[in-house]
Amino acid sequence: MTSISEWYAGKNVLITGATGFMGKVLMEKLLRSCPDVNALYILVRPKAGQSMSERVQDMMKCKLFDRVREDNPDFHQKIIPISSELTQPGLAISPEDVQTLTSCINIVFHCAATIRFDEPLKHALQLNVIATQQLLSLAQQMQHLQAFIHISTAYANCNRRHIDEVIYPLPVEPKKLIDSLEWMDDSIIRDITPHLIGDRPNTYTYTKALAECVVQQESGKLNIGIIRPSIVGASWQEPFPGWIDNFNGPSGVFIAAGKGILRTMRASNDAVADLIPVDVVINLTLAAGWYTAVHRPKTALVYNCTTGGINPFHWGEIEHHVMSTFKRNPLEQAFRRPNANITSSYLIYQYWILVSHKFPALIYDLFLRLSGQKPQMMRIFNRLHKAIGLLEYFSSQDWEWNSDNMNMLMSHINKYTHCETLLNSSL
Ligand SMILES: CCCCCCCCCCCCCCCCCCCC(=O)SCCNC(=O)CCNC(=O)[C@H](O)C(C)(C)COP(=O)(O)OP(=O)(O)OC[C@H]1O[C@@H](n2cnc3c(N)ncnc32)[C@H](O)[C@@H]1OP(=O)(O)O
Ligand SMILES: NC(=O)C1=CN([C@@H]2O[C@H](COP(=O)(O)OP(=O)(O)OC[C@H]3O[C@@H](n4cnc5c(N)ncnc54)[C@H](OP(=O)(O)O)[C@@H]3O)[C@@H](O)[C@H]2O)C=CC1
Repeated sequence: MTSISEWYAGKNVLITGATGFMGKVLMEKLLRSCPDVNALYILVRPKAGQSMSERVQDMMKCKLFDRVREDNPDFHQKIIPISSELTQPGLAISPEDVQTLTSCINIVFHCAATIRFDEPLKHALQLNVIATQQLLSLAQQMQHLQAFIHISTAYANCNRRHIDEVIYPLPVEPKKLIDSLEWMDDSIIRDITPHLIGDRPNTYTYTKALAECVVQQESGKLNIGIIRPSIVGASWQEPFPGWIDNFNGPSGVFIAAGKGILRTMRASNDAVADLIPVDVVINLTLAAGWYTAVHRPKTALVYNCTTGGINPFHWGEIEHHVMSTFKRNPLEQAFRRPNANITSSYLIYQYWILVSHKFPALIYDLFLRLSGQKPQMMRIFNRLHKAIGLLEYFSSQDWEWNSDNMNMLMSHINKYTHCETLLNSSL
């Protein structure tokens, strides 16, 4: 049997969300560990005044690609950007590009999504569900497609305590929902959103669950794999430790605590903090692509890509490590000396918000006003409170994920393949 790296040799890979956090790490790993991959086709949109090509050129300068650049200074030749806006009909891909993709792609990795917790339902549905549906219908036309890997989230079914590696049905049929929301006024959609998302905390987890159902329903004869990572953090080892490019989830909280701004947050000391490094997730994703193409499972296999069942870590321990790290390595230009605590009590939380956040912010803003500057601290705290309010659902409770498929994949790889290079960090 060939190694994973050998399997990717000569393959044409299509990646959505390549400019995002996970997409970039996926590209880097493919280019570095599977140097004989034929080409990476990436769907990219113009953004913030930059054309598609300018964005891709900028991205390739990123430090993340240093090791790839050292090995192959011409690595950019393997990256083929395709202009696409995923919220548009037909994903706004030109007929010529559709022709190219349908004739050459061997494997699809669908990473693109809106991961914002405050996204209006219509937009989250458009990107996370309808774009997935459209990508699947494009995939159905691909003549040499061997696998379609969809990136979901371990929290798609966070309304359950125990989560198996199965696709759970939803009370509302995704297609009916898509049809109904199409003609509804934005204000009506806003009003019915809480009823639709039910016991999920936000439109993100709800639309990711809908997307899984769509993947199942529209998969036809495709070989499908669904990856459900938990909270994806900075790289553990590859291409170097500690790479991250965003303030999502806990990383923003850590920085705000290190700057001495955040002093309190609602979280349970004993709840499992299911963090997983991005390089581990990407290694599993690439292995799942290989497994799906080679073993062609009859139904879509779901991989709960989580750590709590293998190596549990708790928010209380994180608080301890984060605070001691910042005391040893203080950040520059901190607002105050870092000193943050988590609490599960609503009253204690409100007390510290008042005493440690709002009161110092008022004093500081008063000082700014008196010295002729624009007050800003209260505004910063209001945004911070909104952000931590959206995160506390996830830091205050526990989930138990069954990871049999992930373990099966790992043991299978250990047994039959020589994949030290590709999977050295995840196994
Ligand atoms: C007490 C100390 C110890 C701590 C221990 C305890 C920690 C507990 C942490 C618990 C975290 C639990 C998290 C669980 C999440 C699980 C979910 C499942 C995982 C997934 O499937 S996907 C990833 C999850 N998605 C997210 O995390 C996105 C959440 N974010 C949002 O929805 C929005 O960002 C938010 C919060 C609504 C804010 O929106 P907005 O106000 O519009 O701000 P922007 O995001 O647009 O950012 C504006 C601007 O500010 C920069 N920024 C953001 N944060 C920081 C920061 N901390 N420091 C500095 N700058 C920051 C951001 O980059 C933007 O800059 P631009 O230049 O791009 O404009
Ligand atoms: N980060 C995490 O902790 C976790 C993430 N996931 C899942 O992993 C996947 C990747 O997440 P992550 O990399 O963190 O997310 P990012 O927000 O970093 O990246 C999102 C990507 O989607 C693209 N995208 C968004 N909107 C559009 C659009 N309208 N048209 C074209 N492309 C678009 C973005 O492109 P652009 O640069 O143009 O905006 C970007 O490349 C998602 O499916 C997410 O649900 C799952 C669990 C945890």
